Amino acid sequence: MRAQPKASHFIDGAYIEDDAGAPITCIYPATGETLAELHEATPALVDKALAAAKRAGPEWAALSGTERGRILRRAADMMRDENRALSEIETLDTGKPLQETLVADATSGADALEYFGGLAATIAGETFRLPGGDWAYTTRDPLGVCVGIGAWNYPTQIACWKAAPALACGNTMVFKPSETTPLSALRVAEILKEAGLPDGVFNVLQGRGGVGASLVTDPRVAKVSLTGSVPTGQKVYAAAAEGLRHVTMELGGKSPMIVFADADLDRAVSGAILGNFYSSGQVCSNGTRVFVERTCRDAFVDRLRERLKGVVMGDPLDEATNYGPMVSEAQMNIVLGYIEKGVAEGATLAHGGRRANRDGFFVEPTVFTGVTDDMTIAKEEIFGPVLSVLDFDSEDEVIRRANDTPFGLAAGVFTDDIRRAHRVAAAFRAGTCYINHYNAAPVEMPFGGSKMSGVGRENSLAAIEHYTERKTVYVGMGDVEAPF
Ligand SMILES: NC(=O)c1ccc[n+]([C@@H]2O[C@H](COP(=O)([O-])OP(=O)(O)OC[C@H]3O[C@@H](n4cnc5c(N)ncnc54)[C@H](O)[C@@H]3O)[C@@H](O)[C@H]2O)c1
Ligand SMILES: C[N+](C)(C)CCCC=O
Repeated sequence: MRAQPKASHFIDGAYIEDDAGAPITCIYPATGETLAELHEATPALVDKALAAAKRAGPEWAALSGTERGRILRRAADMMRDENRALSEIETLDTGKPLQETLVADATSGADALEYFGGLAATIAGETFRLPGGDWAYTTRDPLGVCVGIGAWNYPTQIACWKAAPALACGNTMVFKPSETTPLSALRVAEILKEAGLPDGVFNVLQGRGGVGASLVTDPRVAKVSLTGSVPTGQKVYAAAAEGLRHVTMELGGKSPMIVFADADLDRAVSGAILGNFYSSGQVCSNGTRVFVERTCRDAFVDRLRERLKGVVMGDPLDEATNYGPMVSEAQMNIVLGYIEKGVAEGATLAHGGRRANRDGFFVEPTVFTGVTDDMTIAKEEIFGPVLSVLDFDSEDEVIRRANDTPFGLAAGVFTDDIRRAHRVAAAFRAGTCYINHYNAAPVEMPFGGSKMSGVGRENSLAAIEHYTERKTVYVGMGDVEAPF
């Protein structure tokens, strides 16, 4: 199986290679086969990409929002037309089942391009009447060259969630995908060019953390948007602060999902499946601490185990498969290490718990019961298919325990009591909360984290705040009175 792109990087409207860069081998996680051989960007290519983005900026920003938006919306249509091919690349790159990538990756990227393409023409300032006939107005100006850095779980979505608002606002971007999943961002760049994007406005560079770090501190860069882990976020935020660069940080989580006994249990089980086993658990916002009211815990676990009989583990390119491998051998070993710790610390393995007996990096969907707040599996982000069931007895108790984490990405509550639902949502300290649902992320709503899970928001009108800055102009209409 091969998925070799034309070259490793896409700079100034063209593919480009530099064999001097350290090799990056792209592996199909379902079999361990090599899909493609790429190279990290050399310092010369980093400079070339930033120079292209800097040069292209003024002309791109000078277009009207309508003109910029038209290109983004055309790219959205092209992505939808090409959804199957894009989904196949995503499946090869990540191992996620085609059944998922057909509906959640390029389509989500297209939604962002369409939404921000539509919004581009509406980005405007305000006017203020002031005493004596004076007045003031604001403009919303682009920031300049933005750097996007991606994680490996949603490569196409991440590229588009960053590029679409940045470009709609008149910025340019250098995007560095994760070194684990380098393929799809290149096709996104090509599509944008085919849709009419001027050369240099969106560039893709491959590389590991070192390439990312060299982008973050370059004086030409005005903003950095990272999707990644908390430790990387801390480093990138600190490096960006040195130049007082704007940041968006979409980081990790250890989110709670609370199931009250009055909830529709089948719906709650569906939520727990979506919030733990979709993308084989490799989702930032997953509700991995499932707090279940003690009186319905056994019924919940029984139904969950019954539903897990519906897992179809297999070739991710087969549309019947609904459960794929971990993205890499390294990630599989991290997840297996956490499962071992869960057992060693006294949690009860209620389902799964092993590497699957097949090629590739598959880990069985795993459910622990009897998990307590102090166990490692209840405290640390695992980023794999490991669901922990924790018992609780009262609303006050569970809210306190749900919030007792340094993370604050997402949180969910399942209950049929409408007042309780909103009371609990109000009490959550998390950026994205769900009532009787989990992990939906339509482009219309802000998505992002509180506390250690992030800074800023992606999607929605909120993203415009993060890719523009206001300029205020005071207009004097009368005499200027001075003290002497
Ligand atoms: N909040 C969100 O929206 C969201 C979405 C997806 C993933 N994530 C998080 O991402 C993590 C998994 O992804 P990962 O393993 O790729 O994360 P990671 O932090 O290892 O890497 C993320 C990206 O940062 C780059 N990088 C690493 N060190 C860097 C440095 N010093 N300077 C600049 N760039 C650097 C990497 O090359 C990669 O492209 C999880 O913690 C997950 O929760 C968050
Ligand atoms: C759209 N999801 C499924 C919430 C994923 C957002 C990105 C997190 O990993």
